[in-house]
Amino acid sequence: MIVLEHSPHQEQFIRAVFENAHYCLVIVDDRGYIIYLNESYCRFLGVKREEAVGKHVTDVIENTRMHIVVQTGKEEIADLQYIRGNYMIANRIPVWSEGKVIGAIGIVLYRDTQEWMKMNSHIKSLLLEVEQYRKRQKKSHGAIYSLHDIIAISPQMIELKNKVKRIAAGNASVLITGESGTGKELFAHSIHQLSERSGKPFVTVNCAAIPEHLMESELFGYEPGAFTGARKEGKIGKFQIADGGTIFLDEIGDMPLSAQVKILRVLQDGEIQPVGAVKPRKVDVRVIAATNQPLEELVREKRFREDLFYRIHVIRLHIPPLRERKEDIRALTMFFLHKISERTGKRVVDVEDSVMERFQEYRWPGNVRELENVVEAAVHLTNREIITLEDLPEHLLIEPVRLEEHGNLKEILERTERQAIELALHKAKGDKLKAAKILGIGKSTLYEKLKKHGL
Ligand SMILES: Nc1ncnc2c1ncn2[C@@H]1O[C@H](COP(=O)(O)OP(=O)(O)OP(=O)(O)O)[C@@H](O)[C@H]1O
Repeated sequence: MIVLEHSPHQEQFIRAVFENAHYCLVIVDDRGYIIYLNESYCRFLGVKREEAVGKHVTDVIENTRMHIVVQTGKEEIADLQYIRGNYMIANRIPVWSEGKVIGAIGIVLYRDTQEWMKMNSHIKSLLLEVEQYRKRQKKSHGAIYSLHDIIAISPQMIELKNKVKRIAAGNASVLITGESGTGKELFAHSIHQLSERSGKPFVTVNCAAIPEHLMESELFGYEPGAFTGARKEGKIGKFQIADGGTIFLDEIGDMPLSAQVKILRVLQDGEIQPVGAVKPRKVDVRVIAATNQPLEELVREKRFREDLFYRIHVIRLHIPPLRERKEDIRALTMFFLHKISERTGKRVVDVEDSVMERFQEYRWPGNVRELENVVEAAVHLTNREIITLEDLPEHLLIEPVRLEEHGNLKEILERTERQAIELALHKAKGDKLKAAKILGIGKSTLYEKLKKHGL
C-alpha cells in the first residue's frame, strides 16, 4: 500500500489484486460474515455479490473454514478444499488489529488449465480412496449430520442455527435441552462438524442405555485384569476414543452420580482414570450433552451434581417443541415427503390443505420424529400422489380437549364436531354416505357440516 500511495494508478492496482481472474477471494469479519467476495468467486459459486455479502460464510461457501480461522486466529496455508465438485487449494489468513482478530482473508487458487485438471483428477482418486476409509471409520465414530440437514424456517430455529455457527469453534461445553424428538442429536453433530475438531472422532454415548454398573468402564475404560470377568487386554473407554474430538452425552440426566464425578474431572483437569489404573491419563475432549429432563429440578433433588451442571451448561441451546414453531411444519413435511419418496421410489408430492391444517393444530408430543413417522406411514398407505386425511393415523384426527387452550364450550364443541366428522370420513375411506351413517346423521346434515367446517 505504501508503494501504491505514490502511484497514479493506485486504484487500478488495487482492483487488479482484488478482482484478479485467477483466484477467488473472500473477506469475512470477526464473526464469519462475508464483507467482500470478488467477482471470480461470485462467478465460480454462481452467486450474486449483493446477495452473498452480509451472509454467514457457511451459508455461501461449501466446506469453508473461514469462520474457524477467525476464532482460532491461526492461518491455514495450502489447504485442500472441496468446492463444487473440485478440489481447490485454499489459503486462509486471519487479520489482526490491536491484538484481536478483526476478520480473515481467504484465497482459493484455481486455474482452468489442463495441468490443474490433471492434478485435480489425481487428487480426486486419492481422496476417494481415503474417503472410503474415513466413511468406514465415521460410521462408528463420526458426525453424519451438518447444519444443512436441519430444516428451519421459524425465527427461533434460524437463531439457534446462527448460534451454532458462533459457538461451534472453541472448546466450551454445550448443553442441548428440548423435548424428545426435537433434533438435539442433529445439533450436536452440526456443532462438531463446524468445529476445528471435525476431522477427529465424534462419539455418542446414550447414558440411558448403559446399565449403571457398566457406565464407568464404558466411559473411561479399564486396565487389563481390572476386575473379575474383565477382558484380558483391558478396554478403551469412550473418552479415549473421542480424544481430540467431541463426545456427545445423550440423556445426561440418566447419568449415575458416581460417573458424574468423573466427568467433572475430565472437564476440570482434562483427565480420566480408567478402572484399575494407577495414574490418570490426559484427554482432550469437547463435551456436548443433551437432555429432555429438567436438569435444574434434578439438581434440586440431588440426583444431578450442581457443579457438573454449571460446567456443562456453559453454552445452552434450547430447542423449542414443534408446536411452538409451527412455521417449520410445512417445510419439514415437504422435506420428509421428498426424502421418503426418493428412498421408497413411490411418488408422493404433497399433502392436502386439510392435512396441513391438522398438522398445524396437532400438538406433536413426539415432535419432529413423530412428524417424520406420520409422513412415512402416510406415504406407505396412500395410493395417490397427495396425502389426504384418510392416510393419517387415527390419533392424529382426534385429540383430547385442553380447557386452557381450546376456549369456551361452544368452541370446544365445534372443534370436537369437526374432529368427529374427519374421523368418520377417515373410517369410511372418504365415502360420505357411509360417514353420515357412522355419525348417525342424514346425508344433507353431513353436507351442511362439511361446508361449515370447510372440509
Ligand atoms: N429440523 C430438522 N430437520 C430435519 N430433520 C429433523 C429436524 N429435527 C429433527 N429431525 C429428525 O427427527 C428425528 C429426531 O431427531 P433427534 O434424534 O436429533 O432428536 P432428539 O431431540 O435427539 O431426540 P431424543 O431426545 O429422543 O434423543 C431424526 O430422524 C432427525 O433427523
